[in-house]
Amino acid sequence: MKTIKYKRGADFEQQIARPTMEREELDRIVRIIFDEVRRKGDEAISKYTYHYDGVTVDTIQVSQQELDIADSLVGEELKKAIAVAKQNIETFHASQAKASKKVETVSGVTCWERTVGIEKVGLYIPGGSAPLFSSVLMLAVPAKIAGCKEIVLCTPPRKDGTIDPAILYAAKLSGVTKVFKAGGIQAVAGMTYGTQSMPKVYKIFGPGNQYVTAAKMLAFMEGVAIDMPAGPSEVMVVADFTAVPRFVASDLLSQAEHGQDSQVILVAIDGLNLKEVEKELELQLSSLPRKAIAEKALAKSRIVTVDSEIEALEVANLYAPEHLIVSVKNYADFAQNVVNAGSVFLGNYTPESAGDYASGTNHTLPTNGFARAYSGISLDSFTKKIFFQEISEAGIKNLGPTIEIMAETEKLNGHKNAVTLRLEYLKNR
Ligand SMILES: NC(=O)c1ccc[n+]([C@@H]2O[C@H](COP(=O)([O-])OP(=O)(O)OC[C@H]3O[C@@H](n4cnc5c(N)ncnc54)[C@H](O)[C@@H]3O)[C@@H](O)[C@H]2O)c1
Ligand SMILES: N[C@H](CO)Cc1c[nH]c[nH+]1
Ligand SMILES: [Zn+2]
Repeated sequence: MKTIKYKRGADFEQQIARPTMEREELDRIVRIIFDEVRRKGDEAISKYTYHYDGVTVDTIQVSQQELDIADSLVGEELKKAIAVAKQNIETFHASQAKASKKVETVSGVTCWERTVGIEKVGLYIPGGSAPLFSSVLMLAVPAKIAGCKEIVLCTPPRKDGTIDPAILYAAKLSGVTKVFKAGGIQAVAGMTYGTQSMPKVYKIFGPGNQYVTAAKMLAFMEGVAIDMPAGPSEVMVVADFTAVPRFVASDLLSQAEHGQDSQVILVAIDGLNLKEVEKELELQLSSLPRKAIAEKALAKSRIVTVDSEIEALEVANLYAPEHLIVSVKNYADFAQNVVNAGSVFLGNYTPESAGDYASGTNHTLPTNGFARAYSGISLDSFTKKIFFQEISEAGIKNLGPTIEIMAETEKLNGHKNAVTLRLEYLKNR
């Protein structure tokens, strides 16, 4: 990892820029595939699955039999772990539900809202280089709590045309209604337009590589809502003299191993034993099965040295990381001032992996600086709110004149009349 010294300004921002693909080329490919899936449906999905995943899939929908077989292929120990994770994710997301109450804004004018689950949702589960069954729990559990009726899941098939049993097991356990062997752009296009076998959905969720993220952007332009741009994983670790170099290195590697387009940043506050962190990075990297991927990610990653916690905070808020690990003495104070981050992990004993799998918070988070304006997935992401109001005779008398003058000033006399006619009726009754 290249080391740079923090210095406020555009030059520094350039030095920590994320490795991203040429947007024009990405969009071109996405448009071609979307167009073909819109016209030809399942046939086009199979064509691109063969092209990008190198596998022939005749029937893209996973059968009930395949789901049942998956059940028997997952070991008891993993099933227990999935049950613990699911329970914690349920507990956290259920706690996000808020009761709505009726409010009388003016005497006789009552307003309230009702939260409703989005009827049809599509979940994208990455499967290119790692079968992320944990993402199934992260998406399907809140979808179910929210009351979504149709929960469609797409994930790329393996080389033998099957889907990882842990993904299917988690899907069945969490209430997914239909599973499809489709990945990348073609899967997102299928959920956008609907095909012979795949339902069109109202909102698409889930992380993925740059192709998936670009496809979700086009889905949005085609009228389907999306959760957020959740692209290649990232982590920023802010560490001072209290941080354990071994832990710091392991946290950086945990996200570097996701993909070669991932980026990890260490913000080293004066006093951190940087030499030891670098030694540990090398040591731990050498035994990782995904060493080659992590190495490529590390080549685009950075160590930023800063002189103080204040500077570290500036860097964190500027970069807006998907994950921020704060391993400094006064981590609670530091955390208070974080304004741009997807998910924050505090202290020496809170690895980012905890949030990825089992602590309960959601791991589908905004990347690429989108944490400046977007939140990670929550129960709210799967719901919408419908507003209601009821105005009594007294209420329209109280509020009517306010509406009349506003409508008249906007030169919208039709609006004004809708009030005036009622007021006159009440007066002449
Ligand atoms: N931000 C988050 O919340 C979050 C969570 C989990 C994972 N992730 C990220 O998700 C990503 C998963 O990526 P992945 O690649 O392993 O799986 P993926 O499922 O996202 O992508 C695989 C698909 O990409 C398509 N593809 C591959 N090469 C292509 C090309 N040249 N042109 C067009 N399409 C192509 C194929 O259809 C393939 O099925 C990683 O970058 C990981 O960091 C992010
Ligand atoms: N770190 C990923 C989100 O960026 C989520 C994940 C799934 N499995 C392991 N990690
Ligand atoms: Zn991860």
